[in-house]
Amino acid sequence: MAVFLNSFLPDSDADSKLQLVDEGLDKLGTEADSSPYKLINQADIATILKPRRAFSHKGTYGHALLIAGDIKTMGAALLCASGCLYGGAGLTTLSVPESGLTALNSVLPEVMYLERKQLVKIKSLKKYNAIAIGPGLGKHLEVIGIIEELVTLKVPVVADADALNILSKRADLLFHLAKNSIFTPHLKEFDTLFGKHKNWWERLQTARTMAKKLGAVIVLKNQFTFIVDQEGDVLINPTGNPAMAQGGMGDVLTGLIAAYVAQGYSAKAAALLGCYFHGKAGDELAVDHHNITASSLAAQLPLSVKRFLR
Ligand SMILES: NC(=O)C1=CN([C@@H]2O[C@H](COP(=O)(O)OP(=O)(O)OC[C@H]3O[C@@H](n4cnc5c(N)ncnc54)[C@H](O)[C@@H]3O)[C@@H](O)[C@H]2O)[C@@H](O)CC1
Ligand SMILES: Nc1ncnc2c1ncn2[C@@H]1O[C@H](COP(=O)(O)OP(=O)(O)O)[C@@H](O)[C@H]1O
Repeated sequence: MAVFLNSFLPDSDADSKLQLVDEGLDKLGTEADSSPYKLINQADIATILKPRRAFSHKGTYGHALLIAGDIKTMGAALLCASGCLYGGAGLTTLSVPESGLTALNSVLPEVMYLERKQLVKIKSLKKYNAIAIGPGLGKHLEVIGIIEELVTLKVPVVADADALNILSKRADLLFHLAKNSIFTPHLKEFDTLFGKHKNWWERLQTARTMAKKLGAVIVLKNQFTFIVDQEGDVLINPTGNPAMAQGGMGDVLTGLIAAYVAQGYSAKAAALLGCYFHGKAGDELAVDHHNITASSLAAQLPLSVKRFLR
């Protein structure tokens, strides 16, 4: 049965009602007449996901650096780190203001700490396999300086929340960020970054144009999250549910996507795996929970991936 794009949008417009959505990613780029809109299925994820290998060790699964949190939003940083930790990165380092160190050591003892001031020492950043920046970060001068350094370094990043808000005011940085970066805006962050939109159809067209222009993956979050790849194809995530509509959920997703980048997946594969398992963990928890906290979702991730592999 034909599925049309409007089924995945919260609002209504004339164009999306006529736009077919293909099931599965296998036709991607192979047929000129295939739709740019694809619904991700279980088989797509099974093709991408690699099992953990015999004789592997923490070095096998990469080292992620997360730059997040401010004095009053340390929780966002901890949630982001839990997404990365439970997402299976070999090592996770969190850069928060020093006032967050006790909370970090108490709540997530597996996660390492990097003093914010150390961040500007450029060479120290080269050793990380993935860098995510944004949750609860604030927009003060120090963090703008960090984003400037990351742009100079040309390392791809996972950019969320305040990192996106900063980039929205600095086109010079936005257009010079390394290719294969991943942007994870919700509706409001997306419109702050790329301008106001009348409806979701228009928002998707902008996402397709900007993903191509920036050479980036744009993860436009919603009930059905749209993963827009560097070719402008729109991959629709089928997992997730309204029990997940609670603060901090996006912070966990940012850390989770960074975990997959650290493990060596491409930007597009990391976004696909991250969104799929984030939603799947939410779906499994929603069987017995009316609503789901972000920290409980993070803890569910390894169970959900294991169940999927079985
Ligand atoms: N414990 C913590 O420290 C937490 C910190 N957080 C961080 O705090 C910062 C600010 O978060 P705020 O919630 O104030 O600001 P946001 O910019 O995230 O959201 C502002 C408002 O935008 C609207 N909005 C968001 N998504 C939408 C959607 N899909 N459709 C329609 N409207 C939507 C909502 O009305 C929301 O209240 C972020 O950096 C975030 O990462 C939050 O993640 C919550 C937890
Ligand atoms: N109704 C819903 N159905 C499915 N997923 C949802 C729903 N509400 C929220 N989510 C998911 O939760 C996350 C919310 O992200 P975001 O708005 O950035 O939250 P925060 O800033 O509080 O961390 C996104 O991944 C989104 O897809």
